[in-house]
Amino acid sequence: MSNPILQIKDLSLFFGGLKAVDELSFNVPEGEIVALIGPNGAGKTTVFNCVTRFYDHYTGDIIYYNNSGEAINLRDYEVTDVIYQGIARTFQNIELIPDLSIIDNVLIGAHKEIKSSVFEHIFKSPRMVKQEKVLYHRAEEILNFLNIGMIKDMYAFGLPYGILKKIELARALIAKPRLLILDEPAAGLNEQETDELAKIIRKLKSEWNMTILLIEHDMSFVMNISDHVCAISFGKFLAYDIPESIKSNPLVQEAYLGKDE
Ligand SMILES: Nc1ncnc2c1ncn2[C@@H]1O[C@H](COP(=O)(O)OP(=O)(O)OP(=O)(O)O)[C@@H](O)[C@H]1O
Repeated sequence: MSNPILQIKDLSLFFGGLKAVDELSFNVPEGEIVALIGPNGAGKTTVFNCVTRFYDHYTGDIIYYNNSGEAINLRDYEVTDVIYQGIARTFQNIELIPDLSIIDNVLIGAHKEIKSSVFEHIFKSPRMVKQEKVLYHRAEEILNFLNIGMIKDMYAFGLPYGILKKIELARALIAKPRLLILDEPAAGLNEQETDELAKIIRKLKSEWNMTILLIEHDMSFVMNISDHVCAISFGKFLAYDIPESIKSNPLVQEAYLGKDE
């Protein structure tokens, strides 16, 4: 197994009296596709929200190895800074701006890259125009990679769900993350779209050198695509293993199917 890019150590988080995540620890090895699975309400999205700092009232540590190989504790970073460290995510509920074009929705994800003063923004300095061109070209490349480059100027409003999910993915990709976090990427997709998504995610790993951490309820998708799977239930660690072994793990089967009386 390669070195970890992310280490979750004794993570716990309460919502009032409910312990949504309970002393959870697992690693995400660099360059792998890792799935976090568990029944509804197991705490998966809460874990993602802790990693990306949407929630900061957790205990435990989340260590991330940044570009320079330096271990940083994400606790020391604001939600808006996480992306600068090379972590981007998608959400369970798609959040796009319907009256912007597809490509403009994607470019929103690149705001961190524009390095210019207010003055340059107002007067459109040559430096800023150049930066915008580079980003526009990158957005086009990503949309072509996702097979929606030909409709880049269409408004997002009213587009089919499968396309909206691709736009959301493109918006995360334009930030050039090293660690891509996907919350239910296959939810709502038909079989053909799900197969295409699996190919895309594999390419992100093999050709774009990304590490991918995902939550997904579609078990055949998870078992087909993941290098490792971490299973949790009621916020607690159950198992971490390769897909074949997770499938036959009695604790995981019990969490999903209930205990035979
Ligand atoms: N903002 C919140 N306030 C209070 N309770 C919450 C909040 N968010 C989640 N919970 C509760 O915390 C627990 C874990 O929720 P979470 O959404 O992380 O689970 P999940 O595994 O992602 O579920 P699903 O697969 O259904 O999306 C659940 O009991 C949920 O009801």
